This record gives sequence, structure tokens and C-alpha cells, in this order.
Amino acid sequence: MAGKTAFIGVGVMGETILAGLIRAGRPASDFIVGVRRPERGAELAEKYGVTVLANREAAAQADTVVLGTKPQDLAAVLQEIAPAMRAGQLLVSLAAGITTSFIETHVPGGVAVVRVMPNTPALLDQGMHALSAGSRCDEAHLVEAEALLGATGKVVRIAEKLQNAATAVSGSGPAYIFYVVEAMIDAGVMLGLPRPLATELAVQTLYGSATMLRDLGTHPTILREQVTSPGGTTAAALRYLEDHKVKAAFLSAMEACRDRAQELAAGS
Ligand SMILES: NC(=O)C1=CN([C@@H]2O[C@H](COP(=O)(O)OP(=O)(O)OC[C@H]3O[C@@H](n4cnc5c(N)ncnc54)[C@H](OP(=O)(O)O)[C@@H]3O)[C@@H](O)[C@H]2O)C=CC1
Ligand SMILES: O=C(O)[C@@H]1CCC=N1
Repeated sequence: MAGKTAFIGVGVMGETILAGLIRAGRPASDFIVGVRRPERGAELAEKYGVTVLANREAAAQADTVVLGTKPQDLAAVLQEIAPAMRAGQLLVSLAAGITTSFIETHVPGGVAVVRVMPNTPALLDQGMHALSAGSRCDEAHLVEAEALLGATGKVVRIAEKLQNAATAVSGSGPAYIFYVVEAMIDAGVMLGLPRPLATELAVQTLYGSATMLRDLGTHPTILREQVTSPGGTTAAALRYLEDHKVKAAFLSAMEACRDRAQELAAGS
């Protein structure tokens, strides 16, 4: 990865990716941050040793600019930094919903845009990052973006028309998993387990199951069937989940997620 990278908007996702790059051995002097609250800038400078500049100056000094603001704040930031941007720079957006064509209309012609849907397991280098090329990207830009994201997890290239679906699966996905684990812990407590024990049982079960899914390459249906004894306990529990249409709820929830990403793109 060459040159300096500016992170403009350094909240949960921006800091996760910045921290991962520094953890991976990139020198702090490679990074500039643009923030809107001075106290946040001081915190990031203290924690990582990065340079804090006004957004426009940060964009001017960087070869790559990572936009980590909420989608609703993106247009204002683009308007602010566009006069400082120049041909040859790479702009990487983390914003849900916002298209590369929207971003391209707000920056000078020679700026290449990559859209990424990251996720928070990147905090422990277990991220799942789906990236898409804008119309001005060449292979070198994609390789550059892959290096940027690859420090904190797995990276896949996808067609941009699939970005909102990827948001529904991997971008927002960790929240559904945490929600299910919360429910399992509460149920364990209801059944009489002390909360720390219920938490340990649920978390290790999730970790073990996720490891099986990733490392065995076996379809989840087969793995589920292996747990489900005829006339046994698991079948009794799964019947309840089926009766309550939990799978259908997931389908609708993820459709709602995709639709919300489309609304964000439309500016609402
Ligand atoms: N969180 C997640 O799991 C994921 C998030 N994303 C995407 O990542 C982006 C960031 O989300 P997330 O990190 O959760 O959001 P956060 O609210 O945690 O971070 C956004 C940051 O942008 C800053 N900001 C807002 N306006 C400006 C500005 N004008 N100049 C400089 N900084 C500014 C905010 O500053 P302040 O601290 O002052 O509010 C905040 O620190 C979003 O577009 C989201 O769609 C994508 C996938 C997963
Ligand atoms: O909830 C959100 O809008 C962001 C995008 C994907 C995950 N979090």
C-alpha cells in the first residue's frame, strides 16, 4: 500500500479499520484523520499517534481517502473535501447504500471510487468486507482497496448491484447474531442457569458452530441434522422455531435491511 491514507469520519467502523492497519504494522505516520470534534481528534492522536487535520486538508494530503461517516453525512463531507481532491486519488466509502456513481458526481473526474461493505468483527481481524469498483477504477485501485481492508479480515469483490444484499447478510449480520445469542443467554437464565454460565455456554456454542461452518465446509442443513436426534430435544425446540416462522422472519428482516439501504441511497 502506497502513500498516506486519510480517514474522514472515524467512528466505530473507521476506527476499527484504522486500528487494524496499525496493528498490522503500518506506521502511524501513514495516517491522517479528519474529525468534527476536536476532543475526538485528540483521542485518536493519543491512542494511535496519527495526524489530525481539518477534513479538507486531510483529503488534500492523502493518496487514499476513507469515508467513514454515516450515509446521511456523506454528501456534506464530499462537498467539503471535493475542492481539495485531485486526479489519481482513491476514495473508499464505507457508507451503506450510497452508490459509487453518487460519489463520483461529487468529486473531480480523476478520483477513483471504491465502495465497501465492511463489518465489525474486523475489530479482531475477522471482518468480512465486500468491495465494488466504481466506473473509474482499474485493477490497481482494487488491489489497493483490498490491501486496505485485508488487514482486518476477508475481502471479496462483488458487483455493485449486490452491495445492499451484502449489507443485509454481512454488514448488519453481526447484529442478528448478537441478538440471537442475547436471546439464548436470557433463555438459559430463565431455565435456571447463572448468567455467567449461560453466557459461557452460549458464546462457546456460537464460536464452535461458526468454526464448524467455516472450517468443515459442510452445509448448515447437514450440521443441523447431525444435532437433531429422532424424537429428541433439538427437534422439539426446532419445531417451536418453525411454528413461530423464525426463518420467514429472517427473510423479511433482511429484505427490510436491503430496502433501508436503498432508501439511504435515495437520501431519506
Ligand atoms: N457500524 C457498522 O457495523 C457498520 C457501518 N458501516 C458504515 O460505516 C459508516 C460509519 O458507521 P459507524 O462507524 O457505525 O458510525 P459512527 O457514528 O460510529 O461514526 C461516524 C463518524 O463520522 C463522524 N463524522 C460525522 N460527520 C463528520 C464530519 N463532517 N467530519 C468528520 N467526521 C464526521 C462522526 O463524528 P462524531 O463522533 O462527532 O459523531 C463519527 O465519528 C456508515 O456509513 C455505515 O453505513 C458499514 C458496515 C458496518
Ligand atoms: O446499521 C447500519 O446502517 C450500518 C450499516 C451496516 C451495519 N451497520
